[in-house]
Amino acid sequence: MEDTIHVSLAGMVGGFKLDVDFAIPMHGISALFGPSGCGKTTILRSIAGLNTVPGTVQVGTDVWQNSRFFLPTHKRSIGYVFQEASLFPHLSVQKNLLYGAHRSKASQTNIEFDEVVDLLGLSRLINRLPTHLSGGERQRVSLGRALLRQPRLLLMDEPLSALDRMAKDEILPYFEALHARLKIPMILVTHDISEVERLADHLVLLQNGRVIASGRLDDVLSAPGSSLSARKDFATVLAGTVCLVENDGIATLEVAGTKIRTVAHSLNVGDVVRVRIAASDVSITRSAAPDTSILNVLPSTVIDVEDVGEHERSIRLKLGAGPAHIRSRISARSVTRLGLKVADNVYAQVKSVSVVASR
Ligand SMILES: Nc1ncnc2c1ncn2[C@@H]1O[C@H](COP(=O)(O)OP(=O)(O)OP(=O)(O)O)[C@@H](O)[C@H]1O
Repeated sequence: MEDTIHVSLAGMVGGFKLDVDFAIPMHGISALFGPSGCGKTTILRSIAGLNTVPGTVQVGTDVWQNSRFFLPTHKRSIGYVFQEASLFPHLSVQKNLLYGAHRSKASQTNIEFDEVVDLLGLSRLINRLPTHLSGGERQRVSLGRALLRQPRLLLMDEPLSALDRMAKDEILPYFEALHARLKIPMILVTHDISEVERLADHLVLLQNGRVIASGRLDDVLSAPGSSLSARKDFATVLAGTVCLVENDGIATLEVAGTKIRTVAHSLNVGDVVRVRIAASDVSITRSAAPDTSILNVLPSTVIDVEDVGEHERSIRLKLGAGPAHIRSRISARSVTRLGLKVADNVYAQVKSVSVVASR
């Protein structure tokens, strides 16, 4: 219990029925993901004590609510980042940041002002007013202000959804830096799967006010029948380490005992990376073609074959002897033609591997 945040809530919010029970780690980023209206914000607000849904909220050994007790919002040690940054327009970036810091009491996480400014790249903006900041910059200040309250838990409700693609791409590395450097657990509400792939360690998958899966990101992504595998944009995300960068710009990554190659860009040996392999970029062969342009032809075993629509199949493959799984989305005709069945030894041809995060 000391290492987890336990949320078990059952009740009505207006006409909406929430019934969830999940535990997430006391470190890293946990994403609440699911379609619009599935209850993500309701859960976040309930963790904050802004909704009074009956049940338990326990952060490590601290009980925030149970059947006999309800800690009011102002006594829950949280930082809350909303979709739109709500900064004080008449205060500079520095004063906005310090406003949060002044209100914190005993420092449990001990996040320093200079560290926040550095991690979020705010030094050049420190004397500006919020009206002179871009949307992404305002959101970085909101994040900094939330962190300087020294919260036990950081709650983020679609913090990137008001930003355009370019602003998102600019801000994501800051989230990654926070994630790498700070110990504080963060819960991220999002309906953007690419944010989940890039940032989350733990994933809670929601539908109609219920949890349909909760666990480590790679476990939930590779689980059969999770509803994610049916998505056309489904991708597996795996952690790896760069073990070789060659002169022609190809990096070799060690991913759960399997060597995967990709174009290096700015990778260096020793970098810890997160790679994304889209199911639609993985094809299957019975024998390893010697004359292919594809860099990754990986010996694999068929674990299961799932129907994803009338004419398409999602094949779960175990890579080599290691524990990692990837998925291949191919036509039902190809499955028939190859006679694919569970436990077959095949080759996964991975056309494209993208590095989505590097730490
Ligand atoms: N105070 C309330 N009164 C009535 N209904 C509510 C209230 N709060 C939330 N709901 C309803 O509960 C359901 C879940 O809402 P919630 O905002 O938690 O979903 P969400 O998954 O965060 O959605 P989105 O991704 O669109 O933000 C919705 O149908 C919403 O209309």
